[in-house]
Amino acid sequence: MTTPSTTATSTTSTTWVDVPPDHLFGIHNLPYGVFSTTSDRSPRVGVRIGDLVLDAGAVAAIGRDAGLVAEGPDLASAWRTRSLNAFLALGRPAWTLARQWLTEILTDEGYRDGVSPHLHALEGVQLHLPIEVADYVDFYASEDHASNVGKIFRPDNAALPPNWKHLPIGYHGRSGTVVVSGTEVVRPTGQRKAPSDPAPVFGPSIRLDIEAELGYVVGGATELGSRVSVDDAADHLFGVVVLDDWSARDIQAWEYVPLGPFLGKSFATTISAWVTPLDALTSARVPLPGQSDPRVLPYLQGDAFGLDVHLEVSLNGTVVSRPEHAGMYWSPAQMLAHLTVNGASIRDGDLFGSGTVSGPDRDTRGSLLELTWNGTDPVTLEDGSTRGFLEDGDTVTMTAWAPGPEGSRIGLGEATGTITAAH
Ligand SMILES: O=C(O)/C=C/C(=O)CC(=O)CC(=O)O
Ligand SMILES: [Ca+2]
Ligand SMILES: [Mg+2]
Repeated sequence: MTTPSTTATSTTSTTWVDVPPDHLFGIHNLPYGVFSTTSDRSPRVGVRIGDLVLDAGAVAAIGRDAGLVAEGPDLASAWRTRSLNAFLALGRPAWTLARQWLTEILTDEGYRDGVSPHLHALEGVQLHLPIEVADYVDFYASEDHASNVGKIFRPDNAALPPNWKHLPIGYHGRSGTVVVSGTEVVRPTGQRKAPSDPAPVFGPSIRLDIEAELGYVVGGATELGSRVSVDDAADHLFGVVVLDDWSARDIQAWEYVPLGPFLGKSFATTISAWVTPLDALTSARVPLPGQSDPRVLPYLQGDAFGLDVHLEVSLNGTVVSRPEHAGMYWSPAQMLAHLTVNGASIRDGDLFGSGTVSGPDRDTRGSLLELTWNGTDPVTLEDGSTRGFLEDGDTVTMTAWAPGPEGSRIGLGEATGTITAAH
């Protein structure tokens, strides 16, 4: 960064970085993560462009010395830390300013010489968990998923519980076991009791499953007693990750009445290393599929946008499902409004999951529980083998993309994990 900019932010969408125009991590994306290199092992905030990672804090520090961001928040300090939490704490105005600044330095040729030394090849860096997860909640926002699970787990009841269309149902998960993509998942051990078992059995789960979801990363902490409205939710929704809510169906089915999922879910939740800012997803905003019958209560009404995100789930390299997030009944803004309607405060680094993304067709179901109908109708993989649930050594990879400006595609990274044998 040799010369500080004195002109308004350029609006050109062409970057001087060598990135093919159809790349999923082009100039319209610019997701944040945390990385380290062999020459500097301290984890710090990085911004992905193409197959490169920008050391954001290092460049911001130069920009500050050059007067480029002197009037703004101290991005350099926030980014030279081992998680995105300090940046999340700065709030929406700082997030917007940071994105404008990153866009400027990556599109204006004048910054090339100053910025280039701080671009690292993706293949040479180590990616870390991008946020220190504060509270973690998982919702249940897909009508198809909720109906399918209802039919499988509670065949004698209505598929949807009576409250389902009145409030976004959720449960509190375990923030300390949220792991970054690539982390091995140890098969959980616990109690199970099938209806035919005379007594509970103890041992490794025999119904280990996945759930394809989006995760929403929250910042701009609030005070105890305050609420976030649907219309203000975007001020606190920083960005989106791909999320796999690993689920042990046998442990879950025996433990969950009456307080909900517990050890069947808490052993691991995988998120992508890249957090795509909500600001990168403006072209993906879509109306919700419909909430007219019944109409939701006023506190859940407002600018409750949906997101047109396309997910893909593969098992050992075979694509087994392509769930569509645009079909979700409840929106992230409504989930945040509901989370805080009782006065519960939010913290920087809070994470909430959308719930399993499932559609009406078999190949759009986001869990093996639904895809195989509780193991009774297995999926066939390209090597000819079949799966009802996961075996040790299986690798599940979830990816996602959304439409971006100018016909571009915004990649949301991947959440991948391999199952290892129970300890
Ligand atoms: O209906 C149930 O008892 C349980 C449902 C789930 O396991 C799903 C859950 O984690 C929420 C979701 O992903 O939609
Ligand atoms: Ca889930
Ligand atoms: Mg989980």
